[in-house]
Amino acid sequence: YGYDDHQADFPQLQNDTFLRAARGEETEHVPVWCMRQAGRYLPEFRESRAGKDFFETCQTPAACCELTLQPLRRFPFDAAIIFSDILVVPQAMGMDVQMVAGKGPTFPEPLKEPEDLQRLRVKVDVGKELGYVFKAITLTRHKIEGKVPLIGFTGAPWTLMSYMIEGGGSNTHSKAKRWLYRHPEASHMLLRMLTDVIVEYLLGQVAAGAQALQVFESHAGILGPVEFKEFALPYLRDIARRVKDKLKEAGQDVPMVRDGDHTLHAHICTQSHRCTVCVCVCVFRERTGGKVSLQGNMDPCALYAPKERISDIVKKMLEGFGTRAYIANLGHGLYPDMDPESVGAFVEAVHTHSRQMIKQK
Ligand SMILES: Cc1c2[nH]c(c1CCC(=O)O)Cc1[nH]c(c(CCC(=O)O)c1C)Cc1[nH]c(c(CCC(=O)O)c1C)Cc1[nH]c(c(CCC(=O)O)c1C)C2
Repeated sequence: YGYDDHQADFPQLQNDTFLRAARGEETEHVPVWCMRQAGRYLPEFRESRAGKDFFETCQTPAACCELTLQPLRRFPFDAAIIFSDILVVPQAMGMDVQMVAGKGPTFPEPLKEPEDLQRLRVKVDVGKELGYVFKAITLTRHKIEGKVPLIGFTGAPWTLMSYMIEGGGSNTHSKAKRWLYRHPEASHMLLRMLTDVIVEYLLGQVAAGAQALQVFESHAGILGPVEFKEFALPYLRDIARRVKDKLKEAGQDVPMVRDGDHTLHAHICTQSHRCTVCVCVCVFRERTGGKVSLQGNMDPCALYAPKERISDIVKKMLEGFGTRAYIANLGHGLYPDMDPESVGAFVEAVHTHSRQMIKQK
């Protein structure tokens, strides 16, 4: 991808608690970050984004870098996630996606019938179509000055497929699910196309400087276990295997975080018997040796509670997950009406309680 030459001169990583927890190693405190930590709950975010088109912002590396760094200036998060969106992948495949204020992402011409697959690029030049994300990652990795690792991410095939067919957010996802029941072969074809692009995209992000990867399967929960096993899980596994194999060849060890809701968790639990901690929303990381690290999953609405109550809730969560091989996070993204001070209280509670628990071991 032509970004490898940057790797050598990235600043030295100072806080590797997130990476060590992801590998299942001991840490001094439980690392913590928040989904949507760059977001509208921060006045500086609203100011930077004001009057600018969402995807144009995504395509501007300096803006992505600034938005990624903003939450780190306020809170001692243990990881950063690059500012972007999962829907840049359907764009790279040739679809038009717009961010409509008050409505969310919108596809003016969603996929309706299998013939519509012909509208997608047959061979996606990932470096050309998504090079702006790689540039944003490289720039941010420099500007973060080694404070914390930088997470790259993608949407998972099923979640992206459902957006491409629904044309935006949906309550029933009936259009996308209609494809699964009515056009299973075309569905698998689309899922394979997405998988191929996603593998290249994730590898490109690592080459550009991403130190961990997260695959968002946000719509796992709308599939029943049988559909999940046919249309989601095989592609998640294929992505993990292909990305890991390639990285191994290059001698790189990059944690991959697999996300989904409690249903995904339940699916995986019954599948693999590798999950020893039973939690609701969590992120599941496959690793050799049959061990996993977990990430999650405080209810973001708990941040509406007073500070002392947040601290109690965090303490109970830490007691449930344990302090090893665990990354504290929320079960969903932060909402725009949340008080930044409560986010600070959450981060502090994770650090303080976990330090104490680890010392007492
Ligand atoms: C800040 C933001 C993002 N996307 C959207 C916004 C809000 C719009 C704005 O602030 O202008 C619209 C935006 N983008 C999307 C939605 C959901 C639409 C819907 O289904 O109704 C919205 C409102 C689609 C999307 N986008 C994402 C997911 C997966 C995670 C999840 O389940 O929430 C999904 C499903 C991932 C995402 N999206 C984003 C990030 C990076 C920032 C960070 O986390 O700090 C990430 C990781 C950035």
